Amino acid sequence: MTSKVRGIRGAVTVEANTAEAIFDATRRLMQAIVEQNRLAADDVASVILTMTPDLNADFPARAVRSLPGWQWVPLMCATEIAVPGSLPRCIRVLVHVNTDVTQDALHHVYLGEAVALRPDIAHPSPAAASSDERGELGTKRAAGSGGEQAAGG
Ligand SMILES: C=C(O[C@@H]1C=C(C(=O)O)C=C[C@H]1O)C(=O)O
Repeated sequence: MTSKVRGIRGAVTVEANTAEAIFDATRRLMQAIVEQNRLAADDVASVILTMTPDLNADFPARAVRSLPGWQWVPLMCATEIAVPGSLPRCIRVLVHVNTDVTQDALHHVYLGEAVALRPDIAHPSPAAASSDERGELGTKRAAGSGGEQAAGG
């Protein structure tokens, strides 16, 4: 099978605009993405992170760089579009990976209130969730999802 660059999405919400909350949530999200997609840092081309404008206490990239072996992965942080009524306090990631896996087999991970972003394709996966998120973890598949957004970006 030919190896291609593909994108893996993720999102998580935090309770407060603090450096600790941003770090912990981003790290938890990234760990879930790594585990569910069996990622090796060397296969990761880059990561784009966004935060909603109500979050600015720290750069979420710090948490990605803290993962073992991820210190050389190019990272970029940006502000998400402030669409009126959209989900607050949300951190999003787009991980570019070199992979042999087909697009429909990638696991896109939505944690906490971010599950509401894509209820059409999110389904519980309690084994991979932290205790406060059991039953709320959402995993979505990229292909054939329809891509409609029910809760607003
Ligand atoms: C729905 C989301 O939020 C926003 C909307 C997106 C979309 O419509 O595909 C993608 C990223 C965000 O800008 C999401 O993060 O999945």
